[in-house]
Amino acid sequence: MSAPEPSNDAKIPVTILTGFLGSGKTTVLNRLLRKPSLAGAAVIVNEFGAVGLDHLLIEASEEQFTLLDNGCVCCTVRGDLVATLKELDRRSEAGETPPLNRVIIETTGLADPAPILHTLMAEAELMARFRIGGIVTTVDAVNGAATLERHVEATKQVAVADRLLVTKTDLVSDDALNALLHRLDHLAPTVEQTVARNGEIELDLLASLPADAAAAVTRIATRLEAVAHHDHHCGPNCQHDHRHDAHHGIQSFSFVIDKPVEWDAFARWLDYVAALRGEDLLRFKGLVHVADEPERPLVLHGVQHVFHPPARLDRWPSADRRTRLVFIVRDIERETIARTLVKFASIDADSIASPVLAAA
Ligand SMILES: Nc1nc2c(ncn2[C@@H]2O[C@H](COP(=O)(O)OP(=O)(O)OP(=O)(O)O)[C@@H](O)[C@H]2O)c(=O)[nH]1
Repeated sequence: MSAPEPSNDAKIPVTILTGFLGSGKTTVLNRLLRKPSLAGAAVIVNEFGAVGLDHLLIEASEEQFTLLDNGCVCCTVRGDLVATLKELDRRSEAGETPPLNRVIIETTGLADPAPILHTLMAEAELMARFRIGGIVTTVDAVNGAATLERHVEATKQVAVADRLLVTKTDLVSDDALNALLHRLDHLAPTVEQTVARNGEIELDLLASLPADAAAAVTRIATRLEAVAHHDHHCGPNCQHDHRHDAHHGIQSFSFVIDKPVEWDAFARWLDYVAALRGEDLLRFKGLVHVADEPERPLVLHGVQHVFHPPARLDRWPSADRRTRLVFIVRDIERETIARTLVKFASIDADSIASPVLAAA
């Protein structure tokens, strides 16, 4: 006779942290990881592109952290996600790591949460050990409304959420915020909304998520049906090995710059890039070796038209001290950006390397 399944309470909750590109997922995750109750949590982060930066900016221990960087978790690396969860459970059961009390999966900003949920729920072996412990979706108050208009992924991420976290409210007027909250009410009328300021959330977000796995499965399945109804490309059971670029012309590319950069020229280049077709420049991230401060790299974030103030790190997050720039764009050529780096940032073309072009 097979062993009885553990009760829901005994299963390990898997929380999915999703939200469109640059909407503040990593910022929220870093704040959550400082909570003592999450000391036993494992974090799985999915990023794509030949040169990712998120894994360097997440404040989790090596033991806590798994990076899936070989594609998007909603399509090409779904198998890797299942294997990772099984391995995390095995290591915890074998006493090789501290007991696992939660898993948080940070998706890419373009991920469709429906196939991720489907993958998890379809794996009986996984569901005997884990339960879906809620879906948290970040919505950026600055770009959220326009993003919901243009990107079906963003709408889906909102539709399946158990909790909407509205971020960057410090950057918008009350009227703009209220208009966005109204829009979200319309899209996801039963979903609670919480405001996060620089990732800081007042309530114990994870504990307040639904805990009843059986109810969660029914609830999510109903919502997925509703979402699939609007989605002409793929339903919740989609098994296509689809690439985001095939659907939306979205691509990711990166630059690695060998020599330290001169800040004045680099800032001029940033101004130029910030003004360049913002709505097609979906995401820009940079880790920059500035000649004046070689020990303390700058972190840069651009999200559509918004370029956030640069943040200086106290030290390099890894031994690699080269400048790395990551772009996620729609219909902007890598060569166009490469030329502007030479022209405005005065960077010698020979010191710009070209990691393999990646599909977003
Ligand atoms: N002013 C302000 N900035 C914020 C807030 N939340 C996040 N940011 C900034 O927004 C930028 C993007 O935040 P991330 O947390 O990296 O966003 P993300 O969703 O993880 O980005 P991707 O993984 O690329 O999709 C960073 O510069 C953050 O500092 C907020 O509440 N207020």
